[in-house]
Amino acid sequence: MKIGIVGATGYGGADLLRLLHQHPKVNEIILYSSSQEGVHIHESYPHLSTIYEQSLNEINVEKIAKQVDIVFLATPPGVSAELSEPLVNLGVQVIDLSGDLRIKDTEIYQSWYKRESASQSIIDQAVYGLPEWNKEAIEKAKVVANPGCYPTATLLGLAPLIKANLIELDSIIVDAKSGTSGAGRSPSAITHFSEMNENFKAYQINKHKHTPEIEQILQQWDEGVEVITFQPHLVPMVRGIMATIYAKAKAPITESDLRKLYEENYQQAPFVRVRPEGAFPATKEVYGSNFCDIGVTYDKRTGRITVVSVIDNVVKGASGQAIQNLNIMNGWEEQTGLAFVPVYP
Ligand SMILES: NC(=O)C1=CN([C@@H]2O[C@H](COP(=O)(O)OP(=O)(O)OC[C@H]3O[C@@H](n4cnc5c(N)ncnc54)[C@H](OP(=O)(O)O)[C@@H]3O)[C@@H](O)[C@H]2O)C=CC1
Ligand SMILES: CC(=O)N[C@@H](CCC(=O)OP(=O)(O)O)C(=O)O
Repeated sequence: MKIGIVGATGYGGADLLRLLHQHPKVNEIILYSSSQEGVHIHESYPHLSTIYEQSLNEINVEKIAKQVDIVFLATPPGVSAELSEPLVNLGVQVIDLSGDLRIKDTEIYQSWYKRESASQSIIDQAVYGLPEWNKEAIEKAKVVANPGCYPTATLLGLAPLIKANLIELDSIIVDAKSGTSGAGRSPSAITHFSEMNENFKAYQINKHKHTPEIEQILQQWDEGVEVITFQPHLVPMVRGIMATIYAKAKAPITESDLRKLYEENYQQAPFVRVRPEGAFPATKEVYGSNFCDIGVTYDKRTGRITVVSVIDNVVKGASGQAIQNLNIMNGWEEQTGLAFVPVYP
């Protein structure tokens, strides 16, 4: 299969290259850039030297459609809104890593992203690419909206509780922390070293664009969900997200029943690992991998359930999940090219 990557000079695109290198079904990768046409990828990313040294091509939809079977759009919001529909119309499969196609209601998209949305027709065609809960739809999809990094950790952590109707739906609080690679390669005032090192910062308080994405999926699972509190923080590390999720239980539950619930829900999910009773995951334990590790407990004193869910934001939060979707869309084994051990320490 021939793969195209638009935005290969970004972190998500570079990580796609890293993972696709060991993918047995991929025989050619063509890279596209809006700003560095003619530049060789290893000039921008020397760690790719001798492995990938091809030059970056201009972004031209007709040419892309002739050259590749499937395109990953690892680009900022707004780009997929323009490119995905013509690509799909020309018969190319699209996996979009941005938020452009995730939110079905265009008014909600516009109010949180502060920009025009993609067309309703391409949004309607886009399938939300959370494989653990949407595999059948992904199998038939021509265009996949790869979930956001925070929503991936949050939704995998919350799903078993929502689906089993165990929690008060107005009590959900998601306290999330991310490494700085989540903000992409371009430096910014909050991510440069002096601002971020030895610092811990809450940002986008009550305004983060992943709030409506999480709410939309929770509402699909239980229409009683209205709003949640979602709060992201930036921590001084490069990769990793931890979502610590709190919700009031409808009734007391034992630790072993809680754990059994998670184990049963994720029995068929090769990338979700549920920790033993009393154990909770740390971000380093999934570093560089496509795993989402989850620990869960019930506090008899407060009647609250706490879920700790960790992912590598660049892999399960972007590139790895995108390849998981590629595999499912093409009828390949879900773990193809992704069955490797996290980097530790
Ligand atoms: N980093 C992460 O952990 C995650 C990222 N995402 C999402 O994935 C997408 C990519 O993120 P990330 O790789 O981190 O971002 P980066 O900022 O690192 O890279 C984005 C790339 O997009 C390209 N680009 C910028 N403007 C345009 C344009 N107008 N047209 C076409 N291409 C453009 C640039 O490449 P060039 O100049 O060569 O065209 C750039 O290298 C974003 O939507 C992000 O929100 C999602 C989950 C996690
Ligand atoms: C640390 C950091 O800045 N993280 C990014 C997450 C980016 C992301 O996943 O955004 P998309 O929804 O566009 O894919 C943020 O909070 O915006």
